Amino acid sequence: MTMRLDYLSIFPGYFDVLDISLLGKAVDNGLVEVHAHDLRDWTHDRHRTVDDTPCGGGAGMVMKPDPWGEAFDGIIGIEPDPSVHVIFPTPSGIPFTQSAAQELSTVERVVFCCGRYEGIDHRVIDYARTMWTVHELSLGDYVLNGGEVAALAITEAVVRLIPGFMGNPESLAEESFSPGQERLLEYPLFTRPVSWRGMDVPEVLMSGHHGRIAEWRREESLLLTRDRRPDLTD
Ligand SMILES: CN1CCCC[C@@H]1Cn1ccc2ccc(-c3n[nH]c(N)c3C#N)cc21
Repeated sequence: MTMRLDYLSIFPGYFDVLDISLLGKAVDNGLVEVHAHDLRDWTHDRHRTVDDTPCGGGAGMVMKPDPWGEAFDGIIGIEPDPSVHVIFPTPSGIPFTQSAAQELSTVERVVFCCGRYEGIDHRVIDYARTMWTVHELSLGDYVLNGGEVAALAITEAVVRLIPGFMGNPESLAEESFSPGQERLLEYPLFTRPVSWRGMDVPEVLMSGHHGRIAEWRREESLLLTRDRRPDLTD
């Protein structure tokens, strides 16, 4: 299966980065195809205007619905299709999680709608919900200037789960937040040299005793999780 990823943004250059690293490899081997679009290509005035003042007053500007609607018509089409997943990154969205990444890694088409300014006219989201499967997702409880960085983060989390993307799929199963894994943070990692600036790799990891190593790693994960993410231990 090839996953098609579309990105609608006034800064489509953000997505040039998808041509490099592992994701670039996924594009080369046909696992994903990436299309970035400039929302301003669907404006018709000299200034290629995409924003206007908020109805009801308030600070900042709101993204006009017209360019979004015309871009949807051109990029996705005018017929409803629930197999198309449209993602609106937004601070008011549902927290994006590994399980959401897992679910999205099985779909064939994802369209990211990257807002800017104060956000997108809500009727755009309401319209999209009549046509496609819509996800309003948040990366976390902090404020970004737009949806592009979130779209990149969600893309990486999703694409790495596509069968055939990772050389060693077993490694995915052991990661934090993977299905079946207890919700534990990953234990501390070490590699050679064994001694570095007066600090040594924990002896147990050099013992070759797999049982003791597994026990040490689990204990470290439990301690770390209890300390940093008590919410995961509920
Ligand atoms: C600053 N400015 C006025 C306050 C409201 C947000 C706005 C900026 N902005 C516009 C579109 C847009 C999309 C996502 C996000 C975003 N922020 N934090 C997250 N976890 C995000 C996600 N995912 C921010 C966005």
